[in-house]
Amino acid sequence: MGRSEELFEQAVKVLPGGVNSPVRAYRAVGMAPRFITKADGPFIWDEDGEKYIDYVCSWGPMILGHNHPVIREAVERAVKDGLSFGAPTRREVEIARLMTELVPNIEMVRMVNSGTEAVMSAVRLARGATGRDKIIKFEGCYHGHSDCLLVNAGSSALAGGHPSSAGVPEDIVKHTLTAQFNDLSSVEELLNAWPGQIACIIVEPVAANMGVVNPAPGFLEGLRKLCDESGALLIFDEVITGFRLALGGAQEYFGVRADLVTFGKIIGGGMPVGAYCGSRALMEQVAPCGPVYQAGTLSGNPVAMAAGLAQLTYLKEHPQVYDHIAAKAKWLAEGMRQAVAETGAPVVVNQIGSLLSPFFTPTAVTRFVDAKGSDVTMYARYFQGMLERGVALAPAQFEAMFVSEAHGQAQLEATLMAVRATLAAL
Ligand SMILES: Cc1ncc(COP(=O)(O)O)c(C=O)c1O
Ligand SMILES: N[C@H](C=O)CCC(=O)O
Repeated sequence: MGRSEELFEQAVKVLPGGVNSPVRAYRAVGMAPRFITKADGPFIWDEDGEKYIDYVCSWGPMILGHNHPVIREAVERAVKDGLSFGAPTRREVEIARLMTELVPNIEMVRMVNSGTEAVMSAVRLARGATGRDKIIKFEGCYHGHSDCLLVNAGSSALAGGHPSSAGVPEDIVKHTLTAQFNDLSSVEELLNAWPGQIACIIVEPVAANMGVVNPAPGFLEGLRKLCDESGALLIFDEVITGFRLALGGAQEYFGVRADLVTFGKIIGGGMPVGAYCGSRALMEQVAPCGPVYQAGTLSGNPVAMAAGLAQLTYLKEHPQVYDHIAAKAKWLAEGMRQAVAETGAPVVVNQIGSLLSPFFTPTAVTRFVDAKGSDVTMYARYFQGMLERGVALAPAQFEAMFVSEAHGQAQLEATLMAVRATLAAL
């Protein structure tokens, strides 16, 4: 038994499922998780000293790769001044100014501690600002684990068989309406059924928690139009896409305006951070300016702000990162498709920017129902084969692969060799 297995045996006695976030338990791939000791550039190392090329990248924050010196040094400097003050600091102003400069259509930012908190607060703000209760989300999109959004959710909730969680009162869930991603008519039906009652439509502009599914041409534009007509606010949940698809996120990439935008992951540089953002008029509805209450003991934490500010500043000063990571992901996706053609494996590969996913199904994946049709047992075997060959993928089908600036040609080629060998052995 390796050290990871030994640790896991101890972990399950004191942590539910042995982990602090369900997907990490590797249940969807039928094995004990690797316990990680360190990470650097494109690599992670486990307790047994095994080294892997990492495409989880902490689920997205590590766009520059692990342990980037610019971020590490910013954190080291910040730590010397103290860990938390519960008072405003200069870096909170600097990062908010930078975000409003880089992201279209946002004038103000409220920092929180996770993507979940960001989305939960944005929905509260949408309800407070519109005076309406109902919200529309999309089946298979994941927006964190707040009560009103744990309905037909994606990611690990889907992989673990609990897309709608126990413990969420029916009285809350009745306000969450579910539409189909890439299907505007399903949204129109809900808007017509509940006229004047929808506070917001919340969407992952690229669905990345059912595997990666690109928005169909006109889908996001259609949502914008439906929101304008119905008075609902459009929320782009950019916890994954923010500062990843482009410096200005999905709004810039697709040229579609959202009313509220949520961020997480990249804006914290690896520290626990989230943010919700929008126009001054909307954001000044938030306490202490307005009646929508939201607060946080550790919000805007100085160390987290230092990490996020360093990462966003680096990205602003090196915008070529976006071309690099998108080109690498495209190269990988094309190579994977070629390997699929050579081996005859029933796999399709979706890719956009630096996000990609293989689905174990022979037909195109453009909707949730297609993604759900993927053979998860085959994915599990693929995952195991890749791990044995030194490549760490998301331990569940309904997740994304993240490519970082640190992934070099040698790692990409090694990954494709592993893909070929693994697919051939399936
Ligand atoms: C699109 C999206 N929104 C929200 C969240 C929730 O973020 P967090 O896990 O930081 O709470 C996640 C990831 O977990 C996500 O992918
Ligand atoms: N898909 C999730 C975030 O994007 C995975 C992270 C988690 O749930 O721990």
